[in-house]
Amino acid sequence: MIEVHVKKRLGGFDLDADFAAPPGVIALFGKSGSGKTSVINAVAGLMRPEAGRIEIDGTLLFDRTRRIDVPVHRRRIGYVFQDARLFPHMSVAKNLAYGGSHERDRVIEMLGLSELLDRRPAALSGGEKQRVAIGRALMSHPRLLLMDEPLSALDAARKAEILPWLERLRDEAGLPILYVSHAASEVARLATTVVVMEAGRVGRVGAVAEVLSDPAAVGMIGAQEAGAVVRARIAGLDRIDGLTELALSGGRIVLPGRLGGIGTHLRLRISAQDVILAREKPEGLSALNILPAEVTALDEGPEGVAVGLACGADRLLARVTRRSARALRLEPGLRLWAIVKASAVAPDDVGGAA
Ligand SMILES: Nc1ncnc2c1ncn2[C@@H]1O[C@H](COP(=O)(O)OP(=O)(O)OP(=O)(O)O)[C@@H](O)[C@H]1O
Repeated sequence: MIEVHVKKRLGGFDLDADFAAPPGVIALFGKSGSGKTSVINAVAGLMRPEAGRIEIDGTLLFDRTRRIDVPVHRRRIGYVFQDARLFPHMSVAKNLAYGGSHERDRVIEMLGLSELLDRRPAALSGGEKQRVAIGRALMSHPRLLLMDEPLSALDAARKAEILPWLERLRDEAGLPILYVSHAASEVARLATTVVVMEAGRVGRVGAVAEVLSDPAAVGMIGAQEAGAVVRARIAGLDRIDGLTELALSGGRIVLPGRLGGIGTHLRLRISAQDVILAREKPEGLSALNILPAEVTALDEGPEGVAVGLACGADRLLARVTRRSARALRLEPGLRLWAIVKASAVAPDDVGGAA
């Protein structure tokens, strides 16, 4: 368990963040300037809070009232920055050894680094550099990994390449990861817990599927970025048309592309903008993805109405204009049909299941 409470005045900005989260990837998510980096700097010991308490898996790193403030080098925290910050004159093997040698072979295997060991950083792609930086941090035997927008310097292709490695890290490394991001798709794919920061405070904290499907969180996340996360199992493959059929708890949907083998469990982000609502079951529609759903909650914001939906055991999120909300007479408890645009799910929105 990680417990963080940090209070500090930074110029005109008041940081007062308080959250607790179980192990896994804890995504610190929020708009630019909401205080994400300040929180992780406090956890790393790079910034001293005026008040608060930081505890990781039973170890107290900071407690103002008890005058505990473990120095940076004793905190055992691995830090991965936006840019990998490798030593350019050293081979990958030497860069890794600089971190330490904790579980060296396992880390090399887990991050697929064995082919890279003799290379210098200049001969690595951006994604490979980040894998080495993560490996170096892990070999220092940290109790927590801090990752501050580790993908933001990478282009889309490199991001897609490294995301499965990060999923593996989450599922196999067995240490908590505090992951700063302002990209909803990354958070949806990787996070176990989401902490939404808003103006220096924690606006919302909870399990990823719960927070990302909450209409009340749309204002903090941003209307364009909002979207729910569902779990799905590959139920069928149409090799001729290149389609994958996915079983969700509330029905089946078909997506373009080969997303894996039959039986594979996936985590899928469905953007709120890509869900259309209908009171009657649509007929003769080109979209194949029509799911029965029930309205659970509504949240009206300046850009329209966010609609929370229960679809089997999963939660979906839709965004409609105020006019549509009136025309559909949306209210909690209403049963309707959610149509998911089949072509809309981006490859980056499909990830491993944990
Ligand atoms: N040392 C400081 N002195 C004064 N103001 C500061 C200091 N550090 C941070 N701030 C201010 O605190 C606010 C939060 O900054 P922070 O970098 O934590 O946000 P962030 O959510 O990580 O933003 P971004 O996504 O842009 O990196 C900003 O308004 C910033 O200008």
